[in-house]
Amino acid sequence: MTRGIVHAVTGTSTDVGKTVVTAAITAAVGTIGASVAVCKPVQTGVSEDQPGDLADIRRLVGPVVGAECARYPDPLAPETAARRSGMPPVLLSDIIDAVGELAARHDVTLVEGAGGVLVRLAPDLTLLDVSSAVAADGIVVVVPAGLGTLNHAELTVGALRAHGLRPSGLVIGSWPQEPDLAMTCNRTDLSRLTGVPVVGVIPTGAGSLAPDDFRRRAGSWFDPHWLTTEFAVHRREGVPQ
Ligand SMILES: Nc1ncnc2c1ncn2[C@@H]1O[C@H](COP(=O)(O)OP(=O)(O)OP(=O)(O)O)[C@@H](O)[C@H]1O
Ligand SMILES: C[C@H](N)[C@H](N)CCCCCC(=O)O
Ligand SMILES: [Mg+2]
Repeated sequence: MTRGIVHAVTGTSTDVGKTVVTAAITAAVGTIGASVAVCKPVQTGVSEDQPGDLADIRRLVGPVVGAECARYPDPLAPETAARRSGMPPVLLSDIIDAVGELAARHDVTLVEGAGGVLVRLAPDLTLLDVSSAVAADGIVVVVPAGLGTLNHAELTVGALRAHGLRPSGLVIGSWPQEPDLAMTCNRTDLSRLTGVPVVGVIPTGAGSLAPDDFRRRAGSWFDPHWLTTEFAVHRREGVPQ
């Protein structure tokens, strides 16, 4: 069966805005006419009945088809949280199945990791392994705007490339109204030093917008050429709409 394209969404660390960026790409790609699903392979830091990242995405975007393969209550790296909970770690085969099922029915499937790219999702499993196993077409890297981001961005992009993965773009997760000197310089230095273009800049406060505003504005936060190149022209023949 022909599948849609799959992009992983990683970041230089936790709390850099991966979920907000995933929601923004979901909304922006939706406005160019492609169907989007989201997989969060492992969710930590919430109990069974609490909203996780998929719920945050639905709060911002509206109904989105999603899959979560495992969740653990402690707000820790998944491997650690699983061990402390006494529950089994997530299985790569479950993640592959979940992503495969979503990608069979949607033009685009986004896979949001937990924390940065080397965080252990299970004892011997990172988002690098997941991205290779699902043959991700590209990896979106979410980065902070400020001082320190150059080093973390280069380390993350280097790890992706060393694993044979393609970073498809950098997205600044939270851009303030009054950027400081480092932020202003980083806008150009991030691309120059990593060799990966900055393809999106999410304004600070975006995560608190009402859904209508979020959906309406999301497309303007991304390079339109990137959106269409990565997510529209690759629409697969035969993927049911
Ligand atoms: N552009 C933004 N505007 C407003 N709030 C934001 C923005 N980006 C991120 N945040 C807030 O920062 C916090 C961390 O963002 P987010 O949850 O997207 O991080 P994450 O990288 O997905 O972390 P995790 O590793 O836990 O998945 C959240 O409270 C979120 O609402
Ligand atoms: C609980 C948190 N919000 C994330 N989901 C998990 C982040 C793990 C980070 C581990 C680390 O890099 O030290
Ligand atoms: Mg998140």
